[in-house]
Amino acid sequence: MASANRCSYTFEEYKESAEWLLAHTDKRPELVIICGSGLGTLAEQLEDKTSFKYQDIPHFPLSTVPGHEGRLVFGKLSGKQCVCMQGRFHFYEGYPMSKVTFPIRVFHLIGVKTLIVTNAAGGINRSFNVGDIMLIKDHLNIAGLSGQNPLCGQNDERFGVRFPCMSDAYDKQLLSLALEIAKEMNYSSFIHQGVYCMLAGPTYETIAECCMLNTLGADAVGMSTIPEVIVARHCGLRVFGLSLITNKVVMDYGTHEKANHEEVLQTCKLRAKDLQAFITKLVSKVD
Ligand SMILES: O=P(O)(O)O[C@@H]1C[C@H](O)[C@@H](CO)O1
Ligand SMILES: Nc1nc2[nH]cnc2c(=O)[nH]1
Repeated sequence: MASANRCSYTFEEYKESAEWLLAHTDKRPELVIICGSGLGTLAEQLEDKTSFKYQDIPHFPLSTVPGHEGRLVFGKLSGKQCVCMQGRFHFYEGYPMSKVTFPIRVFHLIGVKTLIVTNAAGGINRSFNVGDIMLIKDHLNIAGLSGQNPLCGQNDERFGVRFPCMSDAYDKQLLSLALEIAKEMNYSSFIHQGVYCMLAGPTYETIAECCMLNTLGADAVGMSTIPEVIVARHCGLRVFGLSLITNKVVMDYGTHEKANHEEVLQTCKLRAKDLQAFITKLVSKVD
């Protein structure tokens, strides 16, 4: 386990990838948006786009999950230069945490200052409905608690400190800005704040696991985001995260409902426009 989890990229490899991007576009984004499962259509909103397939970028892993295109899209959103990851890498795809988080350090090296991260997640909080949006105020890193933290291994001080703080992982200013925007847009009835919990996946949770996560204080559960957030905070990026609640997790032995990826993608389709409008507004107000 330790060897799969070591930092398997050298500083020079991150740099090669960054330099390749800087040489292939004159766009210099300050903001990156990671599009979760089924949420990649956000990238289509960018103006004056330049796209790169992951397979063409040195050292980039490949997306293998339906709903994840596998492209970096550079362009303007709300007049700001952004880059969108249309497809991300998950630990359950068999990638070590260093691969899952590889792009984050590349973004840091090309000058990105802010990360907006999105995901599809199962709702644990009983007051959440399918299609609601949860602004992430904190996380429960279950994969990390069981030894799969992306910062395990030798620390490279050029990126950050050995023991980074995570009590301020999600930027409070961006969170309150998002809450203001939710009010302005009349979205408050379906926007909440909460704690996101990451499990390794790819299995969805058992009923007992969902009950346990509920007891632990998780409001939503997914299979991504936290490794990216940790590596982003380590190298000093500001982070804003949100989950689209694509299904309600099953916490009752009397039901026949079952989590499935088709429902996840279907909910994303239904909410894609609202989510895009929300993020577009947020980006317009990020300083
Ligand atoms: O990339 P995200 O976290 O949005 O994807 C979620 C977690 C799994 O990859 C998938 C399960 O349906 O959706
Ligand atoms: N682990 C997990 N990931 C999800 N992604 C979307 N829905 C779910 C869910 O119910 N559980």
